[in-house]
Amino acid sequence: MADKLKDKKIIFVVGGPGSGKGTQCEKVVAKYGYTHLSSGDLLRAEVASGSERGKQLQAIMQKGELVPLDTVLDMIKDAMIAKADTSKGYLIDGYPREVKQGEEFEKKIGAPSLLLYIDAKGETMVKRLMKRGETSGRADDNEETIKKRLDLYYKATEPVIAHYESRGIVRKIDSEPPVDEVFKHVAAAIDGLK
Ligand SMILES: Nc1ccn([C@@H]2O[C@H](COP(=O)(O)OP(=O)(O)OP(=O)(O)O)[C@@H](O)[C@H]2O)c(=O)n1
Ligand SMILES: Nc1nc2c(ncn2[C@@H]2O[C@H](COP(=O)(O)OP(=O)(O)O)[C@@H](O)[C@H]2O)c(=O)[nH]1
Ligand SMILES: [Mg+2]
Repeated sequence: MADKLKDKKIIFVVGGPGSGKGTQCEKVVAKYGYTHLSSGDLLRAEVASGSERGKQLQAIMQKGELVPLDTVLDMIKDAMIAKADTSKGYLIDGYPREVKQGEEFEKKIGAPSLLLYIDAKGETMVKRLMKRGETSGRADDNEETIKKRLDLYYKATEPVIAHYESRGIVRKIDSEPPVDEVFKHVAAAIDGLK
């Protein structure tokens, strides 16, 4: 029941691949007790399960393309409902990837109170992802797929930020400084919510 999700705080965490979304979300969980849902992690869990659907997802992700909207949205919604009894709010990490994803989310679940825009330079993101690729085991942390993910980010995801800017809920966070420095600004944005 989506009713369970009424009146829960929702924060969209948007930024390019390797910008530091996941890193900052972990720190928000530790300080504020929000529930962190990374759409990419949910998809990777489905791939790891070895299901038929997971096999199709893997092929799409390996190419750095977007998984069909309904697939990701259903996974996020199910995960939100599963945590609803204990959760005070949700960090939706890596979603929406395109304006349409945001619109469908709002129809089926609810409106975000805040959009954290985690911003790093393209070259920084590539550097971080290549480094992460040394240990992450992720099939998409390789030079070719990183380039595609970045291109798609600029084309499809950056317009998401402009879309929410007119509502006054976007907080742009410079993610070039060290993690703890970045987190001070993230925390200030969340403190401003109440
Ligand atoms: N809403 C989403 C989220 C993820 N994906 C797919 O899952 C891949 C990995 O997503 P994610 O982990 O969010 O990747 P990035 O943001 O690129 O990287 P990071 O883990 O570094 O955040 C994407 O490239 C894409 O193929 C998708 O299609 N739709
Ligand atoms: N120097 C620096 N590195 C960071 C920062 N945030 C994340 N990283 C590193 O960059 C990589 C990608 O971060 P991650 O949180 O997975 O990014 P995401 O792709 O946006 O979820 C990881 O290896 C992090 O250790 C930061 O603020 N400063
Ligand atoms: Mg991530």
